[in-house]
Amino acid sequence: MAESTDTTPDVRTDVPDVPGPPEPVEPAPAPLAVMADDVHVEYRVYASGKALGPGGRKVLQRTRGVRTVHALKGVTFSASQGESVGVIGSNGSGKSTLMRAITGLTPPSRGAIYATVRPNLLGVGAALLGDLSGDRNILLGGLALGFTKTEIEAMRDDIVSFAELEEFIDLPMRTYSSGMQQRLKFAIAAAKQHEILIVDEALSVGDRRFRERSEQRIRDIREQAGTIFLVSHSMGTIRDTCTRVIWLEKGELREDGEPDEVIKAYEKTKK
Ligand SMILES: Nc1ncnc2c1ncn2[C@@H]1O[C@H](COP(=O)(O)OP(=O)(O)OP(=O)(O)O)[C@@H](O)[C@H]1O
Repeated sequence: MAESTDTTPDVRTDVPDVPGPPEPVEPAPAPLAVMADDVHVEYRVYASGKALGPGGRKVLQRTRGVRTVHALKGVTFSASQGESVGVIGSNGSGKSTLMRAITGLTPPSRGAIYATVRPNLLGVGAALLGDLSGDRNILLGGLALGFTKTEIEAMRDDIVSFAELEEFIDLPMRTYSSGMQQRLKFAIAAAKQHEILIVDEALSVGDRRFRERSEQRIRDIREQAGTIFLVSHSMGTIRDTCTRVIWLEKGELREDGEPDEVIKAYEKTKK
């Protein structure tokens, strides 16, 4: 019998497909928390006295009547859950106005703000009363932020110890130093987890140790998927707490991006 000359190697056709390396999966983007769409804010104020003429003409002109200040000129951005957005810019650039617009305190004259929940503005100052004790102010500030009496009672001890005011909490608030008042305000506003929290310059007062604890508290809120906006002139605080920075100048959004890059560009203009 002749030997087979077939040299074709055995080919198995029943080998299961070997899976290749897994396709890289894009992480799902975090859900949006706040969206500002072409936001304009105009204040109408009564002017009297003298000011420089329009277009920067170096001539003082007598002004009288209603003048419009265009504080925000078409600001657009969005922020997601878990982001901590630093807001920087020169004096009068519109930072506080933007924060007030986000909370709904100052309605945009054009454009719109969308938020998943009502943002809380850390700055319960307006609700606190100097003649009342620290303790009564905790109740008042808590109610102003929308907490129930029972919720506030449960948070009370944490607030007092965070503010380190155990010895003074029964005294009228007007007897507190400005740092002590600010600590109490921060402690009230940051006592509970917020979904969207806005902190406007609250960390600029208080001593270094309190500032570090406040910054830690901000990071904790962010880690629990809250969104934070932090307005500050302290680039150190912004660098330490923010994942992104928005730079406003003369009511316009000048840059929006990585903290280091935006801060560098901002500081260049200050030299
Ligand atoms: N209630 C108001 N009525 C009229 N004009 C206002 C009012 N609040 C702010 N402005 C004007 O709007 C502009 C932006 O002010 P805003 O307070 O938002 O700036 P800012 O960036 O927070 O400043 P700062 O860093 O000094 O706190 C300024 O020209 C200011 O004069």
